[in-house]
Amino acid sequence: MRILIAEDDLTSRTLLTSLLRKMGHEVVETCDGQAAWQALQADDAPRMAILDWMMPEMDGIEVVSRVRTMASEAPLYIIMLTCRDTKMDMIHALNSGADDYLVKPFDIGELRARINVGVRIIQLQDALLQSREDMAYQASHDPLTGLPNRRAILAHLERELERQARSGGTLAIGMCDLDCFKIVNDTHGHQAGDEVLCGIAHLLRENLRAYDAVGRLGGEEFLIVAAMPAGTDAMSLFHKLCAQIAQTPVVTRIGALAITLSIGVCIATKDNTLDELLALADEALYQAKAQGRNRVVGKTSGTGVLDAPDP
Ligand SMILES: Nc1nc2c(ncn2[C@@H]2O[C@H](COP(=O)(O)OP(=O)(O)OP(=O)(O)O)[C@@H](O)[C@H]2O)c(=O)[nH]1
Repeated sequence: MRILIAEDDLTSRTLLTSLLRKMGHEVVETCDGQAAWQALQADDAPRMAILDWMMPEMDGIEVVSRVRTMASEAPLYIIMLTCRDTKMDMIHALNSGADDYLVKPFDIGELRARINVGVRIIQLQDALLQSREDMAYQASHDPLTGLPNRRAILAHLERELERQARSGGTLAIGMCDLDCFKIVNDTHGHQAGDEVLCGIAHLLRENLRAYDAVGRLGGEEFLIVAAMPAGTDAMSLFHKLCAQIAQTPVVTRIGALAITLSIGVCIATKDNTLDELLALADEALYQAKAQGRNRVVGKTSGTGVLDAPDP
């Protein structure tokens, strides 16, 4: 672990550095409070600091107080190591934000034990942060395909609608539904069906631009949210995508399967709500299925059909 030592006395600093290195830690040495404060603001700042109280430029209490005003996902563990030995001093340091307090001259065994306590607490914090990240990922991603799940893609759409209302541009959504997917499941089994869903998710992601979003709405239905400059021909994006999917067999354990999908497209106008957009895209998708599948139908508010159905 990277540990900062802020200590102006050379003898103490050398002793501490050697002790920490023997314990297997990487040491960042500073000899005044200002340098310590700077080191603690760096991107790769140490996770633990052993701070002297009385130092040139800035004292240890000031460093602690400043550190505690910084917003940080992974808070610094601070041990105050000082000659000031009254209970009032200790209370003041802890109240200022130090996690631990040790009086000089220190016992090496005790300092080692206290550093180990800090390491355990930091590891616990890291584990908690990791599990929070894992939970956030699970709450927003579909476990089968790894795409954003229904909640996440709809939240993205909501944000894009707000952005479009502020800054204009064209916002298109494409509701994609695999054609006759039940037959895949019934003929080749559910596992092959799952592989098809993963393969299609991959193809959709691969054939879209990095700034287009795609998520799994549920079952064999996916939603694409594409924001583009005003005047862009949004429909051509979906026509290309539909053709690309139809031309690219999906590899599964039982061999490569030709899969097609139908897409209902809706171009958002300024006043559309999210529910209206989804309803329009759903209507367009229904028409694409009714017209024979493997095609794109686009709709705007009212009766507008965006372009002629695919041949
Ligand atoms: N393997 C697999 N199948 C799923 C999953 N979710 C939904 N399905 C299947 O998707 C199929 C959807 O069937 P339908 O709604 O009849 O639609 P379809 O056969 O694609 O027909 P059209 O949409 O009319 O072209 C059903 O067999 C569901 O069981 C999944 O996570 N994995």
